[in-house]
Amino acid sequence: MPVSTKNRFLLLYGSQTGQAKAISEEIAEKAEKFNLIADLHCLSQTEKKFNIEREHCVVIVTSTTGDGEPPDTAQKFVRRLKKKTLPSNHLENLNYALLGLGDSNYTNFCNNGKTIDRQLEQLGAKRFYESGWADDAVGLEIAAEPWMEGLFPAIQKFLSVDINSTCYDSTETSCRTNQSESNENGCSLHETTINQMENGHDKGDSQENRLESKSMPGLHSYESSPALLSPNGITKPVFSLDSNCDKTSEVTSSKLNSITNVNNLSSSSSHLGKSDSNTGTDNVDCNTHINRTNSSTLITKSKLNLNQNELQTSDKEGGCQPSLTTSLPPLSESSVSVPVLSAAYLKLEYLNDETVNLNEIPLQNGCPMPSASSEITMARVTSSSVLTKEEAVKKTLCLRLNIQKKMIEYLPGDSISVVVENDENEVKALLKRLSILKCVDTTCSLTVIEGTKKKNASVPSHIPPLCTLRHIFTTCIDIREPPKKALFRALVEYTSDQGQKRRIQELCSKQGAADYTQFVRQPSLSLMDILNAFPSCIPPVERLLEHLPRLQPRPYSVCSSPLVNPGIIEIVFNIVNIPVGEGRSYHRNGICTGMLDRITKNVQTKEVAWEGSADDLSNTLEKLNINDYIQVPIFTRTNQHFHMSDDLSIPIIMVGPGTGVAPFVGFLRHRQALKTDMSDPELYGNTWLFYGCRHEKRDYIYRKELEDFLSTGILSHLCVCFSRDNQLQKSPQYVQDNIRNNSTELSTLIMEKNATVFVCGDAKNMAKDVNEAFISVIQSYKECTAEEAKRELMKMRLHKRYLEDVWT
Ligand SMILES: Cc1cc2nc3c(=O)[nH]c(=O)nc-3n(C[C@H](O)[C@H](O)[C@H](O)COP(=O)(O)O)c2cc1C
Repeated sequence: MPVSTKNRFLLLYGSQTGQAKAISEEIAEKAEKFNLIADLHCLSQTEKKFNIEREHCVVIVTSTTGDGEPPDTAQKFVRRLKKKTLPSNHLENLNYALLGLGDSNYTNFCNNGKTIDRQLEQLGAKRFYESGWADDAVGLEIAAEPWMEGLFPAIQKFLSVDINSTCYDSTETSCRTNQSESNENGCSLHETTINQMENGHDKGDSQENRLESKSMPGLHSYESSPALLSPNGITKPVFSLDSNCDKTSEVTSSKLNSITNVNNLSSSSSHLGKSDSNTGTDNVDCNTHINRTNSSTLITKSKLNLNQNELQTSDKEGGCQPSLTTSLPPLSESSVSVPVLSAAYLKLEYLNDETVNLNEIPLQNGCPMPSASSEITMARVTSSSVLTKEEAVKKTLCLRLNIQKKMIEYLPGDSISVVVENDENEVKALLKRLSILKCVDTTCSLTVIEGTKKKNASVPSHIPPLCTLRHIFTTCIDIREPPKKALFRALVEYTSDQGQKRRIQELCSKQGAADYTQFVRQPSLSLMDILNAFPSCIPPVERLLEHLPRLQPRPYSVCSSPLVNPGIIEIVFNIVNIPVGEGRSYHRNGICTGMLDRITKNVQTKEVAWEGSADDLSNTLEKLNINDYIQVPIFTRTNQHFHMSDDLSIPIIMVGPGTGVAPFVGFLRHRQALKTDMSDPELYGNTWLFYGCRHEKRDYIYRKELEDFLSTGILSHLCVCFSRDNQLQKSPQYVQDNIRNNSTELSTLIMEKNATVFVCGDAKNMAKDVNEAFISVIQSYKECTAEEAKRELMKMRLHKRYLEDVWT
């Protein structure tokens, strides 16, 4: 049945690293099955491809980046909505639904989505479906899936699409039903159950649709219909969309609570953070204890196909796997509803006679890098120094990169992004596991399958259409990111063992949501871990390329000053170490920190060779001229806000434990170079630094330099604490303790001298605790309630006097 334009809605996304875009594409694809047409655009296309003033029904999916800011692509759209001259009925004809993506580890959770939501409302637009807030800290899907499930009936209702004539694409699903029928059965329209297929209802051979039913009768029931109508006419999603786990879906709440209490590992997909964290793998705090379930395992050894020489595994830790591969009794005895298999769309061909010069292919096929404000530059490593002692829990590395004659400009406090590559051994092991090791260096071409059912299908723009599989797997795609449910769904098709197949089905099913979170997302399992756990699963490589996300660059705070070391950028980071265990079947380091450690291994100066001052670095490897070939692709980033004022009389309070001290080393070097008269408080305001590490003798980085700053007056106060040295003593353990201990002086600086507070480091615990500490500092000064103090701090944030540069 042709779909009339009455069924059209505008679908907009604002995305920095691709997740909001992927969710929008999923909405667009699913919309067809509901007899709806999504007109999909990026928010950057405002006034070019769409004009919101002329629209009647709009769905917006948008993330938040930076410190509560819109993605680069959404900036113009947000600016337009915020124009002060717009009348309050400007968008009175507009009706909308909005899904905000964010990460609750950030203070301004989903701030951009919330801003757009508020602005639309203030301009007279009306919600036809309640806004949803998806939290990357616990898994976007926990809120995004139920929100999406309710979205389509809400649009149908709003557009008065005849739901009784809802028509599925006949060739794709051969499925014709009507809303009332499906609601009686309590089933989602776009899912079907495994039991039904196993009973022989649909054993169709089409790879794309094997699990889809020819007809819908007999579907196993869900607990509720997809969306409910609220008294005010706004359709409400079935599940609470609050980011708080205890308010999330009733169905999964008990498991979720235990998961989130158990550890704070996750944030997997999203978070770039300052060290690799986009994979999520670098976020794994290896010291965190994870509860294991007691259920027995179906497959106890999941390291089956790893070549021990290629990847380091540990019998001790890896021998006992958690129950990723075990069907939990209630699930295996009941039916589970798996999502529709997305249409295959990539075709891979090996061109044995053709050669391709990989050196000529631009990085990631020349596809623009997210958050880039400059071209990619190859920066030469001039030194690589280990700042920590051997016994330190984490190894900290300081890299100096030569950017002379390059188009790179920066200010202290800025971050640069590093373009990363996957570990060649990990790539090799994966390609071997996929049984394609022999052809990894053969030229191959990727094209779109003719007649694919995938809407707007194209070869991902970050993958060169003509190259080699090794090139793609090493430089273009993320092989660490925990596979998404859609990929699990695809893997079902290529798993021969029935028990394993069933478990994979469970993991992508609605009923298996908590298991997915616990066994895949929390321990940050990679595709390789999954394939090791399910040995009978052998997917074709082109199906994987349809699902694996783009390899994202990683941002790092610069700790140099262009005034002190023109032409040099210095960054400092911990090498993230991720042990075997909890389903992780091989040892790994963070993708980027591991890469930087690996490529500089042979030239790293011993810890004793460098005590911390910039001058000590005269022993650079540049002199030895042995590392000309070590180059790191970097670029500068947009949205930089973590800057000191030019007015040095404004006091600054810097809080940066661990490698969070990086930007402050840059600040202090910069201030020193400005050669201001520090004895005159009219010219040079107080400078406080709150620093902390585990052990004074093992990981106090930049110690000498910081103490020098203190003795010369560049730094007026240096407050240091050691969290593991002081456990038995009463001295302050964390930066927030020191902040509270200096409450009187700090509050005077903040309330009377207009001081700016800078916080850099871990968002999950530190930034929140520091925020609380400053609230109590303000409260004690003003003798007010905590609520009032909070508002005061909010005001400081608004006026850019409380700035955060944090990562999860
Ligand atoms: C550098 C960076 C900064 C972020 N800042 C925020 C923030 O201030 N508030 C928030 O709720 N989420 C924040 N996030 C989380 C993202 O919004 C979240 O991971 C989202 O899923 C990303 O979607 P996208 O890939 O479409 O951009 C940040 C993520 C990154 C990488």
